[in-house]
Amino acid sequence: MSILVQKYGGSSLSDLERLSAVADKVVATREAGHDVVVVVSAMGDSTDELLEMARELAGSPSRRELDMLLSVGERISMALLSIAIQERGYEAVSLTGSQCGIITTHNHSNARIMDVRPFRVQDELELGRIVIVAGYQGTSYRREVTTLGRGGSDTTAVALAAALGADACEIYSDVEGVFSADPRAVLSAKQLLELSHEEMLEMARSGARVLNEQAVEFARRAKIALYARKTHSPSTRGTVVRPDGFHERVERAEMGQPAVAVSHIERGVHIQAGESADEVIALLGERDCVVCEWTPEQRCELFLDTENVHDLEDISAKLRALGDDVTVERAGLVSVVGQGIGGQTRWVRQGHKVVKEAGIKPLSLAISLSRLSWIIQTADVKRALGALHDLFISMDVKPAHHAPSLEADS
Ligand SMILES: Nc1ncnc2c1ncn2[C@@H]1O[C@H](COP(=O)(O)OP(=O)(O)O)[C@@H](O)[C@H]1O
Ligand SMILES: N[C@@H](CC(=O)OP(=O)(O)O)C(=O)O
Repeated sequence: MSILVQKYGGSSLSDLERLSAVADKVVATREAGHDVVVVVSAMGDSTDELLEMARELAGSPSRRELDMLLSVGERISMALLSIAIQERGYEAVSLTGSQCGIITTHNHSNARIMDVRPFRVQDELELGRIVIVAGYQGTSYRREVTTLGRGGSDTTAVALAAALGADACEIYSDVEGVFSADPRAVLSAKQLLELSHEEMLEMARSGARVLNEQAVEFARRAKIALYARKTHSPSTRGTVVRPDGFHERVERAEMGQPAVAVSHIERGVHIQAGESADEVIALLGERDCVVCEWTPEQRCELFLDTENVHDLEDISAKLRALGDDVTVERAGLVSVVGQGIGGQTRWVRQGHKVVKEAGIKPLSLAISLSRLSWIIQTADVKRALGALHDLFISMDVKPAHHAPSLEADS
């Protein structure tokens, strides 16, 4: 039998009724002739609720204890889903990340998967059972419970799919697939049917949380196709992310339109330093930052997404203590993603112009080959996102010779 890995996010499991509907879907997949491994997230907003409880007790709670706490959310869902499936007359077994052999780095609250030893999962499949796995967690090489960063259940699913040699990995959430912007923030966002792993990786890095960055990176390396679909929807179309999935975009790029999507991060900090630049870079060593500038010993400017930073008070205090030249302020990030977009200054000038025309004063701009990212005030994020989507995505693409050219930008 072919192995299929399915992941159901917190929005698909927010109450027992939805969880029961997921149980029906899993059973139907089994009936269709697959060996099924199901990865689950914590129910609804329960991870946020657990985090809130810890924050009521401490400003910068210990990252180890937070991992112990947050990993519980997924364990509740796995056991309940297994019970619901057993009640339907099928054999099911729930397993924690540790039982599935998910070995991670020791970086609490944002660990990376180093190895997967899925022997127990394989044994259970051999016995004909449906395997339900608690996502978002593993065990470090020092035998500590770790979590994989917000949205990390996607990573569990893809890592297991790769280790088991699964045919495909399906990620179910509350949206029909991947859109050209977060459909909650930009109403005119369009569903994208196909994306390459590289495109999705840039989108995920810049805030498109519908698929997790580490998960896409795994899928890219293992050449696994990812299907993003809506759980409680009759449509099975969704979005496929696969190695050569960008035909539509090649055509658009040829017509002079290189962007595939815009994305945003609302909660982050903008960090600047003068002569303490190198100390700041060293202190932020293990954190994933967008580096706008680093001139060693002279200046640095970065953006740190704070979604997985649970000790922000602590880290801000340590940064400020490095010297009076260090500033840390809350900020957001808006990005335009597209292969080659950072390689031509005309796109940068056009983007910068619409951001300013929207009445926004950007704090900084980071340019890479596949992404343009503006650091701006949090309150301006949605407005900038809409303006950049109008410019780069909603514009009617026509052949270059009679297109409303983005080049004519003055
Ligand atoms: N480009 C995008 N396309 C689709 N959804 C996006 C995008 N960017 C952000 N999102 C958000 O991702 C959410 C789905 O991810 P998530 O909240 O992690 O779901 P789940 O809890 O089901 O895993 C959507 O509700 C949507 O608001
Ligand atoms: N429960 C964790 C992990 C996760 O992957 O969640 P979701 O699949 O609901 O985004 C979180 O809230 O971050």
